[in-house]
Amino acid sequence: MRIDIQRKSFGGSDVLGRLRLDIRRGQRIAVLGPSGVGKSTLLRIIAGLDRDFPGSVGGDERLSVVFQEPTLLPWRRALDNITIPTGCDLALASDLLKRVGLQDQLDRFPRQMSLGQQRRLSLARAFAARPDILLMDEPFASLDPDTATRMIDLTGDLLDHSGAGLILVTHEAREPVRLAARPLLLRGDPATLHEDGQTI
Ligand SMILES: Nc1ncnc2c1ncn2[C@@H]1O[C@H](COP(=O)(O)OP(=O)(O)OP(=O)(O)O)[C@@H](O)[C@H]1O
Repeated sequence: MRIDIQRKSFGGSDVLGRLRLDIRRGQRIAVLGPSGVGKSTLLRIIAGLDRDFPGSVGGDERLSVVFQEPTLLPWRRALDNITIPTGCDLALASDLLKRVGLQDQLDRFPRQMSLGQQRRLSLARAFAARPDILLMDEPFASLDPDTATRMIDLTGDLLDHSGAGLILVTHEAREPVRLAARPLLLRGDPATLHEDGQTI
């Protein structure tokens, strides 16, 4: 997909400047930057959730988004949380639940699961949509360090297995290293993308 943003402003002030980025299935990118620089704004634009900007986001890749807070259906059990929103078949849903270690939790409601389990369920659901590119907004924040590391490695395994690409938004430099993602720095006011100290 091709992302070409001329700028993005809120109330007349520019948060993002000119940003151009190409990403294909199988490629992994991490957007790093301090709080408030515009990382979530950029990801929402890439996800098609914000179209109020001059420029374009195009391509026929299938996208799937994982937010920091699990956005699960509270009145549906774990298995249904995978099959209903994505329309995937039971075989794929069961396989993914096994891969994320929730094979014993198929009948649980989200409120009966820990935060880490809910995050893994959200991850399984994201892959059940068979994305070409997975978009993740700080998905490992506010987990204890061991759980975060397990979740990062699980994400890497699922990306390897599915062949999906990744755009990860984070402020943790270790995450792109562990996920073998190309690190891009979002900085400046308005913010632009930088790689190895150069604007891209
Ligand atoms: N809907 C909105 N209306 C007005 N301003 C907004 C809106 N959404 C974001 N902003 C502003 O745009 C800037 C970038 O916000 P954004 O959430 O994209 O930053 P971020 O890099 O993701 O931060 P964090 O790491 O803290 O999540 C901030 O100054 C924020 O206040």
